[in-house]
Amino acid sequence: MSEYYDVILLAAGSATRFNHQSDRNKVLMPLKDRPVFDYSLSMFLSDPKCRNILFVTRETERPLFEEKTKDIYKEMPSKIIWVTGGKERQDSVSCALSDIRGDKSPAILVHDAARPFITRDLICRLLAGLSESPAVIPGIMAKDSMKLVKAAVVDQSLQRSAVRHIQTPQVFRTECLLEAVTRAEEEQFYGNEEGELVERLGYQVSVVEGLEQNLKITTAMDYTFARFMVEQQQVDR
Ligand SMILES: Nc1ccn([C@@H]2O[C@H](COP(=O)(O)OP(=O)(O)OP(=O)(O)O)[C@@H](O)[C@H]2O)c(=O)n1
Ligand SMILES: C[C@](O)(CO)[C@H](O)COP(=O)(O)O
Repeated sequence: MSEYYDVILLAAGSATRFNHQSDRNKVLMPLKDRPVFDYSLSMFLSDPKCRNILFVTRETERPLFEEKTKDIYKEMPSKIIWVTGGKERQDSVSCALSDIRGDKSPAILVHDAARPFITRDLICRLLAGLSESPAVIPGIMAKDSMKLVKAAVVDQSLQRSAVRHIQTPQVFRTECLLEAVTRAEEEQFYGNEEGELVERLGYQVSVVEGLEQNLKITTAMDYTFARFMVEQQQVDR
């Protein structure tokens, strides 16, 4: 469906679960020869279909991000629009949507900078899904048994084939994401991710096969694992 897209690259989190000895934002941490955030940034910078990168950071950390980006690319890439994030992830997405300049692209991606190992193929498959649905998200099968638990007691065992671990990037028709975020704000609803905001309006959200390698660096152990993956060339990039 979509020739061109904009991307909201989220990096304005506080990394509370990261709990690493370094105090640095996890997406500024090194992975081999470059910071975590550059693994996804470089993918969008080199994609001719990507028009604008709304790079969302905390205001206090902006100088660090700018400095590292300039170090890598020698000058500030013109596709980047710097955006100051909000308290919650959803607030950061909303700030980015308010900062889109000029003509909006027909499609918009939302991606966690904390997920470094995305691929061009995944982006293409997500965009292709927009011809059928206004929102397309990647998911992978669960490997463990899945149960609903209430107060430390099993409430229900779930059929494993019916659940997915949901990842980013998530892709939307731009007007649909704008509507979903605006409605959530009006109704003071906070979701875990943007697919949920679209789903609650009754729109179809399609799921395409995600990638096992597309881990989110949440804890210090995830970071150790991500470093191992890069060092052992375990990632398709
Ligand atoms: N207010 C926020 C919160 C999160 N994020 C971004 O959303 C992505 C996924 O969030 P998460 O892994 O939860 O990151 P943190 O908020 O940094 O971690 P934590 O929840 O452990 O504090 C990250 O790239 C993070 O930088 C953001 O841009 N703005
Ligand atoms: C969007 C997400 O990465 C999909 O799995 C996830 O919901 C983000 O959760 P977080 O608690 O904000 O890290």
